[in-house]
Amino acid sequence: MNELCHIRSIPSSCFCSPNSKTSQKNPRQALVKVQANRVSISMHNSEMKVPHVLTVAGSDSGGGAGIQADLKACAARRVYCSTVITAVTAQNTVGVQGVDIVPEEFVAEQLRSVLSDMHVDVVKTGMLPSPGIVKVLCQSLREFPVRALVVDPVMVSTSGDVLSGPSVLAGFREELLPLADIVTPNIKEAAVLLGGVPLRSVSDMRAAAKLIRDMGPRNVLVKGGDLPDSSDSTDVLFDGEEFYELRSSRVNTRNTHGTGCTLASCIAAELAKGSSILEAVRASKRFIETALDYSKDLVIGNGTQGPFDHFFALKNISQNSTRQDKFNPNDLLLYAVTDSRMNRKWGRSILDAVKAAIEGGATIVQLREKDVETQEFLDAAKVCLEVCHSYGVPLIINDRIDVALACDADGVHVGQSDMPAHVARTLLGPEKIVGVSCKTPEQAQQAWIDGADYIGCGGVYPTTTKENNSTVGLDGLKEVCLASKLPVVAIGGIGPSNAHSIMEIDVPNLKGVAVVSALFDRECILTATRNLHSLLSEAAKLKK
Ligand SMILES: Nc1ncnc2c1ncn2[C@@H]1O[C@H](COP(=O)(O)OP(=O)(O)OP(=O)(O)O)[C@@H](O)[C@H]1O
Ligand SMILES: Cc1ncc(CO)c(N)n1
Ligand SMILES: [Mg+2]
Repeated sequence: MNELCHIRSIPSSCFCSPNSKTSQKNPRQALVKVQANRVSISMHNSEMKVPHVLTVAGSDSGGGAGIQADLKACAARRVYCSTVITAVTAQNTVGVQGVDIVPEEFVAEQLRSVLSDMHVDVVKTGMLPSPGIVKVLCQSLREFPVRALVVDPVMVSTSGDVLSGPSVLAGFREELLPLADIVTPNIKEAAVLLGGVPLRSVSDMRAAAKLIRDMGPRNVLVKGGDLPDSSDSTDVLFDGEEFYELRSSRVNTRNTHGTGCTLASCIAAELAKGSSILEAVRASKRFIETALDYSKDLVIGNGTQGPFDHFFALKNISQNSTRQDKFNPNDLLLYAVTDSRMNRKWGRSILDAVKAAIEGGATIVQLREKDVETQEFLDAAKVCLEVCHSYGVPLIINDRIDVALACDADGVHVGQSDMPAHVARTLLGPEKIVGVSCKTPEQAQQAWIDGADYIGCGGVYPTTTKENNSTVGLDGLKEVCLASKLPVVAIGGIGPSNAHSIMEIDVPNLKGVAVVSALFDRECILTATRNLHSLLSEAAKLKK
């Protein structure tokens, strides 16, 4: 793949004369045409070109392989995926119960719809169940050339059911494979392509790769997922000159249904983004290995071959089971914020301090460890998170988004000069809690725009925990609360002697107080927290 590959030959049927109906309806196409005449296709400043894979494959009703796997794989690799469906299968984790082949004319029509309208970078093929379908596909590829073609020569499902019979072999060998940039047979498919001799070892796979390359594809990847008695999972890539043995550990799981489709789609997606074949194959193999590992214990269906989870990268967002998933503003009632200097002064570990605060009734905890080494901070965060979750209390990390991500904390709290809240939101995803320190109504408004969940307003009173921190006082706090669309927690110099004056401020979104010294700079954190909690609970009751 070189840079010039981005300049694709555009089929003339895409473009119409300036007076034609299409160009009137869609001014963007006319613009593309003018630019295409000047050799390069560039988009308007505000337009984003999305890498695009078209998959030509069968539907798997069980959702694990075929079109469904292709869509998930491309989405997981952040590539757009359009679909031409060649067959509808009735399939589950037990096997294939039925196959309904789409008539070749209608496959041709789907191909025309997509390829005449959309800029497709890479075509990936899966189940091609009839010689007629192979033929119309090859015709379309000649009419609408794309940058790369990935052929997964799907023939037999892992359950042993035939997905496309020997009648397609001639079309594969004579027409399709010579157009392919890469073909990805598993060991059984490699054997079928070569006339039936079974593959039993990596050296058989190398020999097969060489023979299949003689059929015309530029690269051959023989997949070893089904190689018997193998402790690792080795695939062999042959580019005509070099053999590459790509190894990964074999994940011990039943959930390998759809690995072949996913691997081919991933390769297509990486090629669409501009990777070389070797880079694309390596990245895709890594993706499969990680996905299988994350999904090894999934239980979907009663059969012997289950599907796996393509979106393991979203795991942090979706599997926070011990805490109620949505942020509850009432958790801000007693917000305990740790301080490493105070813990050192009293000879306590972060964990002991957090435990005591939770037992005393803290409703949310923030680790604010300004002068602790990263590794120590992360280790502490992990154990604190366990304790917090066992009590159903959210744990927030001050400032350090990396630490929050690494330990899967419930959220982060950022100041005005830390990572901007909208960046924190993007990095952490939609479900995590993002809090922002604000002193002014403008900052409160910005926090809301940035997608924060709450704001911390202060310092309300002078404090020793933060140097050079100007105070906003009760009036400033009230002003910010009135301007804020988000719930507010007051912070700065707050303790049992003044907490009631804060809770008396008559604004519904002022939810509680955040406290450092009044909890952690005390001989007994448990007692200090308990006292403050009962005072705040009373005040909150009166507020209602
Ligand atoms: N248990 C496993 N652990 C790690 N990698 C695996 C495992 N099973 C398969 N793979 C990998 O997944 C990819 C697909 O391999 P496989 O040989 O299973 O394809 P396939 O038989 O076409 O897939 P399908 O099950 O979708 O028909 C290869 O990269 C292979 O090495
Ligand atoms: C539709 C379909 N395509 C491909 C495979 C191969 O895994 C399958 N089982 N089903
Ligand atoms: Mg397999």
